[in-house]
Amino acid sequence: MRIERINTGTSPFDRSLTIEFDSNSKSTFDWIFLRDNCLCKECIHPETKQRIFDTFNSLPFETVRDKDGTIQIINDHHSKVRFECNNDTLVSLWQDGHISHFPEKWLLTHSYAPQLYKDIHILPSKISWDSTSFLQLKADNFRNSYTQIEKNLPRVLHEIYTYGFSFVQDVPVTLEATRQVSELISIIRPTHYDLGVWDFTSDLSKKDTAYTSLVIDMHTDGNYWYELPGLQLFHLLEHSNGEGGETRIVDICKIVDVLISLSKKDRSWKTTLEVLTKQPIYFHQAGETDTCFQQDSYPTLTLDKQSKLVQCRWNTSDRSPKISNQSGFLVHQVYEALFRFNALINDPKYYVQFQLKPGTILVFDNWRILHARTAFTGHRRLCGSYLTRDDFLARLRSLSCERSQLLNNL
Ligand SMILES: C[N+](C)(C)CCCC[C@H](N)C(=O)O
Ligand SMILES: O=C(O)CCC(=O)C(=O)O
Repeated sequence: MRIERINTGTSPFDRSLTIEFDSNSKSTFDWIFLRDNCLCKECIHPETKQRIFDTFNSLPFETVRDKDGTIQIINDHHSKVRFECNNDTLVSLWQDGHISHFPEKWLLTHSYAPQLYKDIHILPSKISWDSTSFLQLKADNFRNSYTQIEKNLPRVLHEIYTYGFSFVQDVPVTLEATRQVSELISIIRPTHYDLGVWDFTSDLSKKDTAYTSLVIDMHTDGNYWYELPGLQLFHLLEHSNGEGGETRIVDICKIVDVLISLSKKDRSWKTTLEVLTKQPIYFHQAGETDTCFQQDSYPTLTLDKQSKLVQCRWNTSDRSPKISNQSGFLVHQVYEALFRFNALINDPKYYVQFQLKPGTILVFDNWRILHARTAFTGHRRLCGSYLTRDDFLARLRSLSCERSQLLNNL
């Protein structure tokens, strides 16, 4: 590794240096980026990994007020700054005398102009499924027993992230065991339904059709909250003197793949995809007398820059009448798109249906997997929980690779 070039511009923000790592790879680093990311124990707390050095209020920049009184940052005495390469470390002496050391590996993994190091994907890749591939998935995965839950937990977390769902078998048919499994996976998210593990039956104890024996179509829970519950967990405790109450799930990652493929072939499906990803839909939960949830409206599908699913929000029974015209779509275009979306999520080509059983927990990604219930008769008692997404992802990330690799890629 060697310094190929040092670039000093006219302002503190256009100074950089170019490092040549080998004959085929070099990258340029802004001085301000390097000073901001000094790795020493005075700048980064050794335990918390948080910044102690306050870049924006500590650098010895001079400031002046220009003619309209705005503060301008000038002069940084850059002439005192020195850089040198010692073997595989870049050593920087800053204008205030502070010294930073940047190992070659760190420079490579944090290079950006250009990025020389492909992002290490700490989290596994997502694998979408449909009703055909589900059968093979089920044959090859989800053998997670409660009796070995500590050992199986990494696999449960991995399966939830990879496929959008997982199962845990041999669970004692109790609220306590359900709580235990919930808290191994993440943190239970309290809501007005229950502060912990909810336990419900068809008694309308909460004013929601989940607390009836009616059919519930494909949906994600909590569309009327800002924070869509990250994960949802179901454990059937009993179902006696009746039938039905079967569960359906569908993978919206697969539905997005189908929509993108159709949109490339057919203009009308391009409009459908645009409506689903741009038209905000309002939802509410207004059954309780002391609360009314209708926080905000979001599109049915939120995709990332690579057109991969970030979040699906859908529940036709919780939809509000209000329709926003901010996105420029005509109402008939919105309905056509929603009818098409509904046809896809209710197509047996994509969803699977099964009966939940006491002793088997189903846990799924509530941002990706839609679930439904067929109508039922008899006495049916289901318990479960909403789980925070951040803690699930943080636990999976921490389990997914050795700590130093993790920290070196922040
Ligand atoms: C899960 N639990 C029974 C507690 C509540 C169910 C709430 C269902 C609601 N319609 C929604 O989609 O958010
Ligand atoms: O009763 C069930 O099987 C699930 C009910 C449901 O969809 C929900 O609680 O969101």
